[in-house]
Amino acid sequence: MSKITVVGAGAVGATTADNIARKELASEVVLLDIKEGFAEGKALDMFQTAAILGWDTKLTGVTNDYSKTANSDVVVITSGLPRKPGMTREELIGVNAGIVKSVVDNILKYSPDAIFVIVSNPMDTMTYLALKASGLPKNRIIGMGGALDSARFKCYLSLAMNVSPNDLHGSVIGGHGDTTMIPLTRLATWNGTPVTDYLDEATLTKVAADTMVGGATLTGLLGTSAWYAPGAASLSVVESIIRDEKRVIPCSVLLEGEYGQSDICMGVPVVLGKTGWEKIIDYKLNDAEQALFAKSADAVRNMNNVLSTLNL
Ligand SMILES: NC(=O)C1=CN([C@@H]2O[C@H](COP(=O)(O)OP(=O)(O)OC[C@H]3O[C@@H](n4cnc5c(N)ncnc54)[C@H](O)[C@@H]3O)[C@@H](O)[C@H]2O)C=CC1
Ligand SMILES: O=C([O-])CC(=O)C(=O)O
Repeated sequence: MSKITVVGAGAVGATTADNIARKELASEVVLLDIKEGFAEGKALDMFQTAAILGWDTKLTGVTNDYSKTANSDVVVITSGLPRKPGMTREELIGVNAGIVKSVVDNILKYSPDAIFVIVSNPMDTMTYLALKASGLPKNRIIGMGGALDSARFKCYLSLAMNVSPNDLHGSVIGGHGDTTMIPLTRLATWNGTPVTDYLDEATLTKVAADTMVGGATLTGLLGTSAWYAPGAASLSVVESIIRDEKRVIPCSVLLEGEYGQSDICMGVPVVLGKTGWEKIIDYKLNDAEQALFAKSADAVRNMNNVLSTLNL
């Protein structure tokens, strides 16, 4: 059985760890936070649901003690500031880059073979930073954003069509930003039939627009960013890796010519299995979609360029 570490015991990290523990994905889950006693408290509270909900996963909370994370198979990084209403994810780079870099360095000391799932924002740039800082093979660095954005896309499609989200397929690729996401409405299907058969152009445009600002909408409602869907989306990525499910999930990974881009991490559909991301699927974008992808890449690259101005 496997060991999974979740760094950051805040809203997203705790929800992710809780989901992983309940599903008994690993024999051991470690939750780590820098705030004294916080991860210990969250882990104990969660473990007290075990006898009620019927799960049995060894769950440990630790304050910044990386020795307890040793030999993790998968590490999920959620540490860092969330945005407040009115902010963009990109504004978090100054604080979060330093946090993500130090966490990656610390994890590698004890888990040199781990696969990393990066959640902290701005996620595409934090994924790129984790890749560069770790020097790990590209397949072991995976940014989580597309799993969440695609779930939101299906949520808004299901509301517009009044159908079950479980009968919908749809992907959001590109950057994980309010203006950089690309919901692929042309390729979305309901039980194998195109959603474009059921929704008019104006409704599809609104579904796509709502999806793109899905995180901002929740931040406005909650006063901080979301956690239930982010925690579930993180679980889905970890589950496909740990169980070698080979699911196709849009994730932020290093592109080396795929989708016309290089030296950048961005959301594309990948096959996830026990070695990390195993393959990029080519959705054969049309010219308009390809142009959106190139524009999205420009914005992500601008953010990546900020990294060199920071004292990391
Ligand atoms: N990629 C995605 O789809 C999503 C990304 N996010 C991002 O995830 C991050 C976390 O969000 P929340 O959990 O809501 O925030 P939160 O504030 O509830 O939790 C963050 C936790 O990180 C901890 N932390 C800070 N520095 C640390 C360090 N050096 N080592 C270990 N722990 C440290 C804090 O003590 C805090 O408990 C944010 O950057 C947010 O923008 C949130 C939702 C979705
Ligand atoms: O909106 C945010 O800042 C958090 C996030 O990435 C999301 O929920 O999509």
